Amino acid sequence: MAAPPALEITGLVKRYGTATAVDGLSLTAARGEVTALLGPNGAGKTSTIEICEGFRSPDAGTVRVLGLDPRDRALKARIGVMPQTGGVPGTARAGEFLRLMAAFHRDPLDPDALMERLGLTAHARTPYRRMSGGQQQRLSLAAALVGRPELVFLDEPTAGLDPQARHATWELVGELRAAGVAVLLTTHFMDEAEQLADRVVIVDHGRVVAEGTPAELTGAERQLRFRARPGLGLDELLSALPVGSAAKESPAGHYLVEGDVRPELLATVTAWCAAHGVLAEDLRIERRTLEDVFLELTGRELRG
Ligand SMILES: Nc1ncnc2c1ncn2[C@@H]1O[C@H](COP(=O)(O)OP(=O)(O)OP(=O)(O)O)[C@@H](O)[C@H]1O
Repeated sequence: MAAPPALEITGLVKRYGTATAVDGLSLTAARGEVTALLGPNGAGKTSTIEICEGFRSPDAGTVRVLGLDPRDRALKARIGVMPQTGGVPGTARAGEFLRLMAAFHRDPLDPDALMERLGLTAHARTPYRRMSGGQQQRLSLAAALVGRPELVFLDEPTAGLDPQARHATWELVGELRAAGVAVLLTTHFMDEAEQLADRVVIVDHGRVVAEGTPAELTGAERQLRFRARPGLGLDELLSALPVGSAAKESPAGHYLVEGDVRPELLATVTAWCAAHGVLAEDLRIERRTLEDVFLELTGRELRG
């Protein structure tokens, strides 16, 4: 029989009092893939992850982690958890803590090598509460990985990290994936999702509003952008563009033309600019980004 998916969530509901944080969410995460959960603040990502980790109970729906109930004790040794904050006692020294975590597992990674990879060697004797936010985060990532888990949950693993630590984290996640580990991560960084994720799941108001590979979500569509003086009337331009095109100014002085971006459309725009004495600065044709898709679907910036 084929191994069950790393994670299978069906119709998950979580309420806090009268507020519904997760509202019928379904998703599947495959082994050997990185799945990124994207969503505005309060979309229900952490609640979902904490249910999968067995820390919270759902009000409805089913969750299967490596084919088991999230509260099954057999999972402890098979999953890795990096919470958004905490998870390490304040007085624990980094090196000792990681060695202790390693001792719980049958075939752990070498704790010293892992600390070296994450730039923690110099802080091995520092108690957790005296470490900087970024160091604490890296220790909590190391603790999630030291047992060679089959599935890891990373809740905003690179929030607040400097670029070097971010890249070290990305590299580690890439290696986990190559080793067949399933990774479920939440992030507020689009570049992180685009770089790391095989599949992106966009969540809003506790539901999945879109999912697919980054390429599927952004599609083949192109758009044309330029900067010019604010307040140009766009009606005349719109009437010259092919049916189905759109043109808007947002924010002031930044213009966006969407539609079937062909050479003819570019010629129409530049001809209109010439006729109106407009020098289109930074004129460029680009593909939609995940950020654009996210904004369209949720009406909000990712880093709200
Ligand atoms: N223990 C709790 N008691 C009451 N309400 C809660 C609790 N935990 C979360 N919530 C609420 O549930 C909703 C979803 O929160 P959750 O933390 O799951 O969202 P999130 O997508 O992870 O957000 P963020 O990106 O800000 O971390 C929010 O409105 C939050 O205020």
